Amino acid sequence: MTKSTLSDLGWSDHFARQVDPGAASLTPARLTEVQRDRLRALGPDGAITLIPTEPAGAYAVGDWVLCEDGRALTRLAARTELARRAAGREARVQRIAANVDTLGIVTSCNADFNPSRLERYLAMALAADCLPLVVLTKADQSDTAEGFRRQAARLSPLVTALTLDATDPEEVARLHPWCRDGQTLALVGSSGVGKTTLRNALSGDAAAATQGIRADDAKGRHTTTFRSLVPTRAGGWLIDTPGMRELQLTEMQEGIDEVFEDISELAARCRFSDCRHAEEPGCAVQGAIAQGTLDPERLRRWEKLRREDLYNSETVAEARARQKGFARMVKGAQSKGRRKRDPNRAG
Ligand SMILES: Nc1nc2c(ncn2[C@@H]2O[C@H](COP(=O)(O)OP(=O)(O)OP(=O)(O)O)[C@@H](O)[C@H]2O)c(=O)[nH]1
Ligand SMILES: [Zn+2]
Repeated sequence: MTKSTLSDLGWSDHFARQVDPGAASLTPARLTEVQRDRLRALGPDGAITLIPTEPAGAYAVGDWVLCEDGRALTRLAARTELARRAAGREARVQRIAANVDTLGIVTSCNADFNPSRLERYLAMALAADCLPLVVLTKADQSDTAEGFRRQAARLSPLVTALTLDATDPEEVARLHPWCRDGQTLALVGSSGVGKTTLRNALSGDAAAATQGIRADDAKGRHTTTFRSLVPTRAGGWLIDTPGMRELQLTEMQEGIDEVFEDISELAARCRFSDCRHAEEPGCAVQGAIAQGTLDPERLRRWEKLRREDLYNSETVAEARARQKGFARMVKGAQSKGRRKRDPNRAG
């Protein structure tokens, strides 16, 4: 694959609107790989290497940039954005992937199936503005695949769930509608559920033609690159990065509220606005449990997810405040230093 139109690459009005007339001569390109000192991208003329003009952390695989003379001059605002709380004590939000249309949540028709984990991924998909798709693999090894599918579909009206045998390419082709015509799909899920098997079936020869290609780096050396944005047979894209595989919740209150819309609606009808849905009189949530219309396990999972999100969001907010304070301190020290060196200024 050498040439693609911009729309093959996923370009849309959302991005076109961000290009001001003065920048019309800049070439759009979509990032396939983000490294510390360089970016790999696909543009209308094929694979290119770009020099970043922002710190590497500002970019994510799937982003669109406008480039000129081998430099990524402008990064366009993403339509959807998957992020996570970065590892380490300094909690930071790290962008994992941008412009993912559908988040494929992969689990298997066996002990891996876990409603609580699915809800977590659903909240993540909705917070990122991605369409959630639950892919239940190993249907060929289960007598109750349809039961698992129904359980998954019941988690939220926004979910599409389907079962398949990931080792059968014909069955995997049922995922093509989510990764054709410039559409981008990303896969998340535990180890061993079949993500690599799906990736291989979805990408097939299309990927073999562009993966591990030799590209010239900035110094003219040949390097072999492995793309994180992989073309699919169906004419779309698959994002597969190591980061995708370790996603954690952060600041996704909105996504949680959407997945647990039933509980949010009940909570709005509790007598007390600060109801903790425990033993308060007039609690609509406990009322629904008593009537058998709400599964108490679901309430438990909602509470756990909210606590976890609150904890993650707080540490991220604290770290941001610390960073700001530190930046002010450094600035203060610098201007003091300047005043000392400048004899014409009172200090
Ligand atoms: N029978 C059957 N086997 C499957 C299916 N999906 C995956 N497998 C097998 O399960 C094993 C693990 O699949 P992988 O594709 O490596 O799983 P993964 O999610 O990529 O795992 P990690 O690379 O550890 O994240 C392989 O031996 C697959 O052949 C399925 O639908 N049916
Ligand atoms: Zn209540």
